[in-house]
Amino acid sequence: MAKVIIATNNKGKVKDFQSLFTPMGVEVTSLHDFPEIEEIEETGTTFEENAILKAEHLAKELNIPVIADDSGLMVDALEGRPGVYSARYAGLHKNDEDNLQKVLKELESVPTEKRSARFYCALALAIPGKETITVHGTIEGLIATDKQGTNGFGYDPIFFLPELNRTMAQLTAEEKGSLSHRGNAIKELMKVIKAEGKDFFVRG
Ligand SMILES: O=c1[nH]c(=O)c2ncn([C@@H]3O[C@H](COP(=O)(O)OP(=O)(O)OP(=O)(O)O)[C@@H](O)[C@H]3O)c2[nH]1
Ligand SMILES: [Mg+2]
Repeated sequence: MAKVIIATNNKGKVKDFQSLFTPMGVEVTSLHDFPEIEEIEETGTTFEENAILKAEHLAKELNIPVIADDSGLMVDALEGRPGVYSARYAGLHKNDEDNLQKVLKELESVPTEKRSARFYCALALAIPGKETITVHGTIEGLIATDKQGTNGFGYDPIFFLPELNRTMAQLTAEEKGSLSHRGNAIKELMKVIKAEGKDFFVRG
């Protein structure tokens, strides 16, 4: 069976990738399957830099093609925060709930029309001996005033999609995959690797 290796420890991302790759008959492997690999510090100041760091680190260790995802929420009223710090917005040892509560609190007095935000996902594909490819995908939305829905992860329960009248956490995995920043970035990566005659699947 073909496999794709994603350099992530985030179970929510793994689920998102599975919903995109499983229908193609491709198995998703993540850092959870390589407990011996040391985590790399995300020292970049952009999503792209961090995605490259994570992908190249694991590709070098395993000597096979690896994809990494660096992503986050950018809120206009917060000048783009939490941005690259989305995973640790409320502090290093805080969790998804603390992070989204911090955003809700900071937007407490901000009216609906000023609650615009987007998710950004940078993907890096590192292939040993080749130049690393980066692509990105986004999705626009509004930050809700409270949580709704239980699917997805992270800030999904407060990321409202006006056209669907639902938050991202109220979408099925397939719906999220078809329109999310991560889904859009994967589509872009597929286009680029096709055009460049490259591949990220590991077979056998
Ligand atoms: O509601 C959300 N729906 C999403 O679809 C989504 N994608 C990213 N995020 C947020 O951005 C951080 C990424 O930070 P990040 O790229 O460093 O990942 P991470 O540290 O969680 O795992 P890893 O891949 O680095 O191992 C995550 O933790 C989340 O807070 C999302 N929130
Ligand atoms: Mg991270």
